[in-house]
Amino acid sequence: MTKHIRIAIAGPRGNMGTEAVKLTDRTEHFELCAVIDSKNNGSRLKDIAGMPAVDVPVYTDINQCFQENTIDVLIDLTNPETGRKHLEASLAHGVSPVVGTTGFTEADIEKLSREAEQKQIGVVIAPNFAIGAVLMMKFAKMAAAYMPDVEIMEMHHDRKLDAPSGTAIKTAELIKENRASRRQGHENETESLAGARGADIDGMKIHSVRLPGLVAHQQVMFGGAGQTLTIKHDSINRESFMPGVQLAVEHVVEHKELVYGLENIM
Ligand SMILES: NC(=O)C1=CN([C@@H]2O[C@H](COP(=O)(O)OP(=O)(O)OC[C@H]3O[C@@H](n4cnc5c(N)ncnc54)[C@H](OP(=O)(O)O)[C@@H]3O)[C@@H](O)[C@H]2O)C=CC1
Ligand SMILES: O=C(O)C1=N[C@H](C(=O)O)C[C@H](O)C1
Repeated sequence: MTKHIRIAIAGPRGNMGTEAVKLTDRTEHFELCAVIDSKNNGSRLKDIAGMPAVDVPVYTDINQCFQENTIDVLIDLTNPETGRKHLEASLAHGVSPVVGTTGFTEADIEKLSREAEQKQIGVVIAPNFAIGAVLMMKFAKMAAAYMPDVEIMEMHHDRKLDAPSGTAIKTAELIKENRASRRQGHENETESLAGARGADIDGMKIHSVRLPGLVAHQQVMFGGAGQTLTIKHDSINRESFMPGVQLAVEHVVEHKELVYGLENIM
């Protein structure tokens, strides 16, 4: 029998939060019990303009939400500062977080991993829930073993707060597992305009584009003698992330440690 899962969503009015509310509404074994919003405290979700007709309470205080409702999983789709507070509250209340919010540091993830292990609580942090994006990252890791010169170009809508994207950072981390650290480009190269060569992780370059009209896109481009290889993924809407969110929610209630990256549970 499929396990019934009681869920709270933080950031329900956002691009991702709105899709996550719809996901919980159409998924039989998911029950949305409450949402955590930056405003609208004390109202009902269905009464907020533009929200689906789902009748659950709205809280601005996550601790109050956890005190007044029995929640198995928190889906956090906010910003790093809020996400950090929400993760802390979740672990304190024994609620398993599924975190799509990006912008966490390596130190954040290591600390959370230790806490999750200590408290024996499942946590999933996934910089990208789109299955195609996870495959792009895996293929890039494979290619790096043979073509170590690589640059990452990530392109997002212009409302995005963090740069580079969580996906670009995760891609670089996966590539690092198959590529010896090396400086790329000409040894004497200079920038006449600061930032022209992009951000640097271990000698790899990351370039961030922000434009209206874009959703979430990434190209990982490898170069070798006389050839290039480009691995590309496009999310053309936020529905693309929802199968991954569902997978993470179903996983997190069955496990008692932190997982960073959907590739570890696919
Ligand atoms: N892992 C993945 O696959 C994906 C991850 N993301 C990440 O998810 C996050 C959200 O993205 P997106 O939906 O596009 O962003 P939005 O800006 O559209 O949504 C963020 C929402 O969080 C709300 N929020 C801010 N502070 C709080 C708070 N203290 N309590 C509750 N809610 C709060 C905002 O409310 P207000 O507007 O009032 O501030 C807003 O409604 C980002 O970090 C993004 O990078 C995005 C897409 C895919
Ligand atoms: O903010 C977004 O939109 C996205 N954020 C995530 C990231 O930072 O990688 C995932 C996806 O790229 C969309």
